[in-house]
Amino acid sequence: MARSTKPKTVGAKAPAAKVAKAEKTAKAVKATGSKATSRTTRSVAASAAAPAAVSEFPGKATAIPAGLDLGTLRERIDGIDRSIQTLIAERAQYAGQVGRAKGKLAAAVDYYRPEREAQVLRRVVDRNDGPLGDDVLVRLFREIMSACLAQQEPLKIGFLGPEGTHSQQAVYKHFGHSIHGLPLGSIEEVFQEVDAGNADFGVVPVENSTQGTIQSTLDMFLSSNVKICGEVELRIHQHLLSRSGRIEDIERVYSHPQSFAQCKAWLRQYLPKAEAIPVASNAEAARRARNADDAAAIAGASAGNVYGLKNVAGPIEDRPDNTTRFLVLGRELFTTSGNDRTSLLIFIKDQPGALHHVLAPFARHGLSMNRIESRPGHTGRWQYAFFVDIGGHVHDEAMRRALDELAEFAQEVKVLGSYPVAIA
Ligand SMILES: O=C(O)C(=O)C[C@]1(C(=O)O)C=C[C@@H](O)C=C1
Repeated sequence: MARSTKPKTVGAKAPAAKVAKAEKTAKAVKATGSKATSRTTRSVAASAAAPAAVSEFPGKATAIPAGLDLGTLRERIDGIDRSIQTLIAERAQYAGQVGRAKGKLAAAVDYYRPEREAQVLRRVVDRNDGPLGDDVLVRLFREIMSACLAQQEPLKIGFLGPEGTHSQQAVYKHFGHSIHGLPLGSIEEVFQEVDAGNADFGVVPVENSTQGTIQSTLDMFLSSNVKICGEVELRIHQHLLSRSGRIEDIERVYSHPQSFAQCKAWLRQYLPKAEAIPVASNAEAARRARNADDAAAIAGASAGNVYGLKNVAGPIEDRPDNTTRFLVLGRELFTTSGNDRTSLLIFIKDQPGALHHVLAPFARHGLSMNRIESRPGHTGRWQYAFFVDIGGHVHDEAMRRALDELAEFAQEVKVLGSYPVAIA
């Protein structure tokens, strides 16, 4: 089912977004009386004298003068780099103290706070006036937080391997690079390793904007106890990769069935005679393609780098907005971030009005439903499980009431997780 998403800016700020931000800033300035013209560099200098409260960093950069010569420009950049580095070091010290303030905890996983990270990143997006895009700034701040957290110990994150899969890209997008990645053989194994405590968290694909739901992921929730504690949206670009880089050599193409489906029209047009061989992951496809001249893989560009393949063509996905949503799996429910989604698994008997009874309590309490999907419940004949995503957190009053009312009609309601809505 389609999900409503806010249009995203990639790489640079869109003019419309800028206008909205400018209006917001103007309002904020009016409200606080603070000067929008304060310079970032000046604030930094002030912070060296006395440790600054957050409000002393208005986060507004002024336009730099035009026409400076190369030497002066580089001098300015060197000065800014020094300031950035000092502040990152200071931030890391504060984050270390936050870690100690949480008390003596057993492991890195206990220091991780997805709701706090989401709040930090939303503020980064709110403050952003360009010229860099929201996605770029979010990536940079993710990396800073990732490095700060890894001071305790890097998180262990399981994903569908081998190296180079889109799942690995989703791991980096959500947790940054200061983690210990665990490439695993299957989505089932990711669930198992998280459940057993061998991985702190896991990342699994759940739906693709072109191909729809990944049923095997949803079905795992029927029997697993893991909790959903985050979501990641990743734009998926597929490439045709081979050892020689020549399309005329290709007689066989390896890929994951989902990726074949995303590139169906392209394959029909450019490689109608090639044999399509489905494998467990795109990176596995790349691994196989590196052993033969007449074989190619459909995979992400990073798989090409990992396995030393040349780009034959790409991006080759049929739809330009091809996006996959991944779920972050953990073992506990985290507290609210202020903009959350709740995933529920509702078991219900196949009887007249069943669907209405599932939907009505949420509508009554003003909660929006982003997604509903029914699957055979595996609990008995003609019994169904509904996977439902609702806006809000289980700790919210409205959600609690809706769940109480739902309990009267449902055989069982399993809260799969309440987690921050994906950011940039
Ligand atoms: O605020 C915290 O609880 C922290 O541990 C600090 C911090 C950060 O670097 O901002 C680091 C890791 C957590 O996952 C969240 C935030």
